[in-house]
This record gives sequence, C-alpha cells and structure tokens, in this order.
Amino acid sequence: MSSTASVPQRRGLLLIVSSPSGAGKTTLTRLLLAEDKSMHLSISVTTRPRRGSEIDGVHYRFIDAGTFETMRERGELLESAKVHGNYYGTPAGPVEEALAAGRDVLFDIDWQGTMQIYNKMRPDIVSVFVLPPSVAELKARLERRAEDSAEIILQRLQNARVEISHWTKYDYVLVNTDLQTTYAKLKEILDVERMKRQDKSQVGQLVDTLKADLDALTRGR
Ligand SMILES: Nc1nc2c(ncn2[C@@H]2O[C@H](COP(=O)(O)OP(=O)(O)O)[C@@H](O)[C@H]2O)c(=O)[nH]1
Ligand SMILES: Nc1ncnc2c1ncn2[C@@H]1O[C@H](COP(=O)(O)OP(=O)(O)O)[C@@H](O)[C@H]1O
Repeated sequence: MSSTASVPQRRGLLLIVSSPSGAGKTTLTRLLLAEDKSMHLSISVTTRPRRGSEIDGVHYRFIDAGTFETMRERGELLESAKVHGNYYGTPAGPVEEALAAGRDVLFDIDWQGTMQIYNKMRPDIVSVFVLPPSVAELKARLERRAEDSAEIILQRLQNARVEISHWTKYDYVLVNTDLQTTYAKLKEILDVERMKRQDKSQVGQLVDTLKADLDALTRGR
C-alpha cells in the first residue's frame, strides 16, 4: 500500500530589496508584486515630497515631520532612517498582520532599515542588494526616470558612494544590467528561500510511511 503526504507548509519570510537610488529596486519589486499576488508590500511612511507619478497610500504614505515623530515615539515603526535628507519608516502593524496570516512581506528600504530589522527577525529575512552596472548608467536611469531635479539627482549620486559600500551585509547581490535577467534571478532567490523554509514536520511522516511501505514490499525477498 503506498501513501502520499500533503504539500508541506512554511512560515512567512521578509524579502528586503535595497539599492542606491536609480539602480532599479522599485521596478523589480513592482514586477514581483504584479506577478505574485501572495506577496504583501510594506508601504513606508515618508516625509519626502510626493513625486508626480506617486499615489499616497500606494507608493508611500506621505506624512509631515510631526506625524513621523509621533509614530516613532509611540513605537509604531518597525524601523526608521533618514535618507537623502528625508525620514522614512516601516509601520509595524501591517507587517505583523501579514506575517501572522502566513504571507511573505516585501520591503523596499535602505541599509540602515535593513540592519534594524536584522536585529529583530534575522532568521526570517532574505536580503538582496541591487547594484547598477556603471555610474554612467545609474545617472542615465535617474535622468530617464525624470522625477527629480538635477540637484536632487546629484545628491542621490553623492549618497550612492556610501550606500553601495553596504552590499556586504546582504544575502544576495544582483547587478541590474538587463531588467528581465535580473528579475528572473530575483524570482529564483525567492523560490529557493521559500523552499528552504518549508515546514519539514510532514516530511518526517512521509519518510516513515515510505520506509514502512519499502519494508512491506521487500520483506521476505
Ligand atoms: N530605512 C528605510 N528606508 C526606506 C524606507 N522606504 C524607502 N526607503 C529608502 O529610501 C531611499 C529613497 O527612496 P525614494 O525616495 O523612494 O527614492 P528612490 O530610491 O530614488 O526611488 C531608498 O534607498 C529606499 O529604499 C523605509 O521605510 N525605511
Ligand atoms: N535593467 C534596467 N535597464 C534599464 N533601465 C532600467 C533598468 N532597471 C530599471 N530601469 C529604469 O531606471 C529608472 C530607475 O529605476 P527605479 O526602479 O525607479 O530605481 P530605484 O527604485 O532603485 O530608485 C526607471 O526609469 C526604470 O524604468
């Protein structure tokens, strides 16, 4: 008599994608979200002014500095940091709810925020750092995106020097030359890391059943 086991379950993971401004992390994470409906995006709060193409509550929750400070003081932020002169933070509530519901959560945050979340939930984190293929391409992407002034672009390029030095803290590094190739690699990382976290308790039961069936099949032969 043969037996089968149901598909093993696993606990939710936190996928963090970081990069210097313009390397492509937003494009990559949006592709992933469009394809993988089970993934929950952590929507950050920020004091940065909204860009023309951004929607409040979809890309960020745009708040003033006072509201940000109140949220931080009340412990409502899982992590927070000052980046390019503005404050950014991850509201803790939605992340906790999504993880409790067994969903994976995607974060587009910088290295400072990544370090803070590492301290709290390292085993559940998968971190990916995205690098541009060259400085010329990074600058061209920031200019092509056409969302920021020349001054803001220069500031982001100046900050990129420090940001890229933190690549060593990440589990994976992707050089985003061709978008589709990089996206395919990001999905592979997610697949493997999901597999690693599968609940193995049912595997033990399946192996016991297989052993018993093998004994029965081969007994006396
Ligand atoms: N620590 C932290 N960083 C964030 C958060 N949200 C966004 N960031 C980072 O802030 C930086 C600036 O983001 P943004 O203003 O959207 O500019 P972009 O990187 O040019 O698209 C990026 O490195 C983001 O990953 C957050 O909640 N916490
Ligand atoms: N591999 C790529 N090749 C060419 N352009 C890209 C690539 N990845 C992203 N882009 C473009 O570069 C610009 C910056 O990408 P974005 O995702 O906004 O970067 P980030 O979120 O890291 O600041 C966007 O206009 C995007 O369409």
